[in-house]
Amino acid sequence: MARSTRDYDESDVRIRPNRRGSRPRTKERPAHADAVTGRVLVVDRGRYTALVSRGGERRVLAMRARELGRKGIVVGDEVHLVGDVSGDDGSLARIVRVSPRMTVLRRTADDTDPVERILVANADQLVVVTALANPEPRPRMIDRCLVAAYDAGMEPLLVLTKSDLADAAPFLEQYAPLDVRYVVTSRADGARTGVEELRALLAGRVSVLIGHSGVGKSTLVNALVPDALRAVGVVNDVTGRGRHTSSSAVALPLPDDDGWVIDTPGVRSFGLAHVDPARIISHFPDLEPGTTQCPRGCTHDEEECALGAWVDSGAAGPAGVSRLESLRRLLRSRSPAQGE
Ligand SMILES: Nc1nc2c(ncn2[C@@H]2O[C@H](COP(=O)(O)OP(=O)(O)OP(=O)(O)O)[C@@H](O)[C@H]2O)c(=O)[nH]1
Ligand SMILES: [Zn+2]
Repeated sequence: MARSTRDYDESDVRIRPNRRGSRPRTKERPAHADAVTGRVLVVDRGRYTALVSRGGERRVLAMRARELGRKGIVVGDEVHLVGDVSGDDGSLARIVRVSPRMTVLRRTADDTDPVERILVANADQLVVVTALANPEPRPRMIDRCLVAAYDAGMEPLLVLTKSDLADAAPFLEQYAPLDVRYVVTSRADGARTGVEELRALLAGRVSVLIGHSGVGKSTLVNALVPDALRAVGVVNDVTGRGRHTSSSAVALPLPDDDGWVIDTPGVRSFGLAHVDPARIISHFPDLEPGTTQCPRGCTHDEEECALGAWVDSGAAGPAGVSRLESLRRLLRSRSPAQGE
């Protein structure tokens, strides 16, 4: 089914995801001449930690200024700060403005949850971390993350960990028709492979890392950002609240100013309640060509749908059947009939 710009606007009344580089127009507010800009690293119970570069790189703790109204502030936001922006112990700045966002990664708790939250702003890459074994890969979770990434205007990257335990080839075959970029990592006898390749793909970008518990995401983050633990620790020294235990995202600058990784502890997948079901098929580019024989207005989850026969003919390759199953599961979980 063709994408409709009208549907798009209606389903997305708050903030529209933008392709990289195209900033949304917003009404300019009066500028604070003395404001400095910073990047939000952590959001913790009404307090924000921003990395400020001007006048020496430092972490500045801030609260929101009243003039922001109800505007949310999330990890990855570029904010304008006034007041005490020294970053000294006990200092507290005020955030007076949030810059227009280039992208937003949204999350609903599940597919029926009407409350969507913006998880991260301004990221351009979604890194889906999956172990090849222990735990087993979960193709449906991966499909779901791919839909969320495309929908947010972010580029997906698959990271397949623990290739010392299982061969990556059979898994990769499933995703070959999608042409998604990937990196394979391993650890054997203390030696790691793939981390430098991954680092190259993260260079200069803002990448959100997502993955189930146990897939080796923390291991990767620690290899990429050697002082990751300390970085989060410093933030908490500032808030005086001890360990950072919340499940919110944390932005970590990569060494040498070469981009950012945003870790999302406790976030395993995305509810897709904000994604219009009619748009989901467009995120399955391997299946979309098979819809030309569908009746008009086909939901792709009905008897007349042409996709079943098309996939059975082998037109979508060996992964076609499981991909169609994945598509239909996503559609079903999103259909209004099941929505309540
Ligand atoms: N064999 C093997 N084990 C690995 C590899 N990477 C990580 N592990 C192990 O997998 C386990 C989970 O790794 P973590 O980095 O803690 O995984 P995580 O995804 O951060 O999981 P949580 O901390 O629960 O969120 C640990 O015992 C790691 O030592 C790998 O490449 N190969
Ligand atoms: Zn159809």
